[in-house]
Amino acid sequence: MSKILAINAGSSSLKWRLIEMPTEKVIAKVAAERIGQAIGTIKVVGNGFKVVREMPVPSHHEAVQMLLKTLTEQKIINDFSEIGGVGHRVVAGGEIFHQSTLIDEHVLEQIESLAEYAPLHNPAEAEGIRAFMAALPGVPEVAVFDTSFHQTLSEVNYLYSIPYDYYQQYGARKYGAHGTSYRYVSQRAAELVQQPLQDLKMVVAHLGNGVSLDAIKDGQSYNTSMGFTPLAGVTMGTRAGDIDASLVAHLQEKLNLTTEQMIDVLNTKSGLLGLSGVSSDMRDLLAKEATNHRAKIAVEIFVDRIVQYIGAYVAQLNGLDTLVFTAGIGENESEIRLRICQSLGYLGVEIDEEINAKTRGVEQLISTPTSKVKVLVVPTDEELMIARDVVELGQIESQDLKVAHAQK
Ligand SMILES: Nc1ncnc2c1ncn2[C@@H]1O[C@H](COP(=O)(O)OP(=O)(O)O)[C@@H](O)[C@H]1O
Ligand SMILES: CC(=O)OP(=O)(O)O
Ligand SMILES: [Mg+2]
Repeated sequence: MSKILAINAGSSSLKWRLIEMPTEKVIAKVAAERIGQAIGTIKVVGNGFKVVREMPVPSHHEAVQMLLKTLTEQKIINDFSEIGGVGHRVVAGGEIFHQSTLIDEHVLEQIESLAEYAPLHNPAEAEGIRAFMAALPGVPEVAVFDTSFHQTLSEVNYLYSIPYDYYQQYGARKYGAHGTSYRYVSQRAAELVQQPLQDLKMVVAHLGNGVSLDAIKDGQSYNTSMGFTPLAGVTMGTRAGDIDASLVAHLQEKLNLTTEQMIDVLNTKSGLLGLSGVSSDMRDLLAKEATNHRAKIAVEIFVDRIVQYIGAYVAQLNGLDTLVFTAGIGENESEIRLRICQSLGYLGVEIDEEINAKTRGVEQLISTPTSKVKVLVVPTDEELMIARDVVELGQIESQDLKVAHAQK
């Protein structure tokens, strides 16, 4: 039996779980949410206790330090030696990493070198890895990449229509993100509808602070809405999603910004926040949309872009059997699910409004028995997938070591 720490640094949150393996029993879980906003939330849930505190969490760095303190302060563990392995979500693996990987200094440097492939994620994740390597020397650390699940995209779906050389020379292609979430959610959804995943035409809508959609065919990722970085695709909390590249150059000149500053505007000041001027958080926008026009239009655009992508993916999949909602908004905001599904009536999507309205953070079929498409809510569990990969790689490593010792 081993205790594995699984760490998931999202753009607005840091979530971790201490999981006993192989039983997969959750010993404790912590979420630091609304990182970088005026007031954040820290939730710690363990065996017999729950602590919720409202306080500013200025950055991921502070969140990691709080995490390390919480482990011993709350007596979740007596000391760090109890931890058998640590798994870290890393958003971008580029063309370097195709699967989960044991981390050493070289691997960590490669993760850092991919900062431009996920500017809101990789630098914070690399910093978290460094902090853990220092606090827990000798404990295996594993990187689990969001991009791994999208290795199955064909050239048709991952190439941009730019000179082909740029792909070969500079890795200019679509990599996608949220892959660990899609891996878990697609498997779980197939189990819930009791059909082999291989046979399903599925779209998963991962609606968090970062938002993306994935078309799943033959049990694999077929197409996905994020691109070279997690900036592409639909409207997100603070990210613009798809935009005409010429407008970016035009605005950069008008605003007299460097390229880096311009990309930062598109990553951190756009999306729901930029449109509404109110908040990046869907909870705040839904509370204000009745009285604030910009909040209302932001929510409408959010729903519209998702509906457009679902339509495109249904065309590419040549049909749709299963639609799944996951992540912060997908799991908790029934109103957004309802509005999206109401625009999909042409596909024969029908949801049970009463069941939908009651569903929050739990697995649930929300379509009616006569709906042509099964619509589900499946809370994502990136941390469980991370813990499983840590165990798998840990075993590979110990087997390798045994072989190495035997050969000596
Ligand atoms: N009850 C809720 N709890 C958490 N997030 C929620 C809730 N309702 C809506 N949300 C939305 O989900 C977003 C966070 O999603 P999440 O998947 O946790 O984020 P991240 O992208 O940081 O991993 C928030 O910005 C907010 O818009
Ligand atoms: C890739 C990405 O946007 O992740 P998250 O939604 O966790 O911020
Ligand atoms: Mg997330």
